[in-house]
Amino acid sequence: MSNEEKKFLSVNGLKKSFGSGETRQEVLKGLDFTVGKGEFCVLLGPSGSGKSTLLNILGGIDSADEGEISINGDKLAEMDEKSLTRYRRKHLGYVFQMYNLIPNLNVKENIETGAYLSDKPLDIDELLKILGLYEHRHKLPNQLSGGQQQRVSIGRAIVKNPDILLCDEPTGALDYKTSKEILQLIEDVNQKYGNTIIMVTHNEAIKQMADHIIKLRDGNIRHDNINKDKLTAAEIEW
Ligand SMILES: Nc1ncnc2c1ncn2[C@@H]1O[C@H](COP(=O)(O)OP(=O)(O)OP(=O)(O)O)[C@@H](O)[C@H]1O
Repeated sequence: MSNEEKKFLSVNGLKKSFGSGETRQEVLKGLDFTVGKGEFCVLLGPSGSGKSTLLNILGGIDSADEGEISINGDKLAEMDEKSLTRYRRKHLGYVFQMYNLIPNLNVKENIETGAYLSDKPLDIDELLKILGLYEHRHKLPNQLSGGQQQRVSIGRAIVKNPDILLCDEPTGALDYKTSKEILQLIEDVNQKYGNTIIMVTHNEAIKQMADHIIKLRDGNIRHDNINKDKLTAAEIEW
């Protein structure tokens, strides 16, 4: 990896507070880190440590009070609203704990809603096969299990082949076996398409399959480690 690729995502002095006066709470207290291109980065930390806030700022959904984020050399703060919207659409994919699928569109159509935003979408039939959804492609979301619905939401996020896939507790609502299948899918996607993945989780076991582990505590970075003994999704247990 070249030096630029190692700093594909670069965060410097990032601060964020909510509220004002006596109720003001400093949630991110000055974060500095970089994430390499194609890295699978896991973001851990206790409840309230600022993980989702950080993910929302990285995704351009919320803005920082201070500090700088650059992705592939482009500074987010220098973008006007229009270029930020274009940026989000072209370069970022989101997967949430809740799947947020459109109830009256079938599996294939839900995934297609993600493809319209891209000028280089992945082939949908091939993607449906990778997702294990090809034979379910005509079903509506309420005819699917939770794991299958999460597969659709991952499909919708990656069909535009985003540079960065942001995942907020993607297995939070799933049982053990289904969680492992979803982690395996995210691992496959990362290897096949080379997207940089940033995943927020409470599950300490998931860090074993990451290239990079960042731990927050009280709005600061507590640990920032590269994992040299990476396991596969199939190997981890909790
Ligand atoms: N929009 C908001 N307005 C006010 N306070 C907020 C807002 N969003 C988050 N917070 C506060 O910021 C702190 C960090 O929240 P955040 O959701 O980032 O934590 P987290 O690490 O993701 O927690 P969890 O693991 O429980 O999801 C919390 O104390 C929360 O109450």
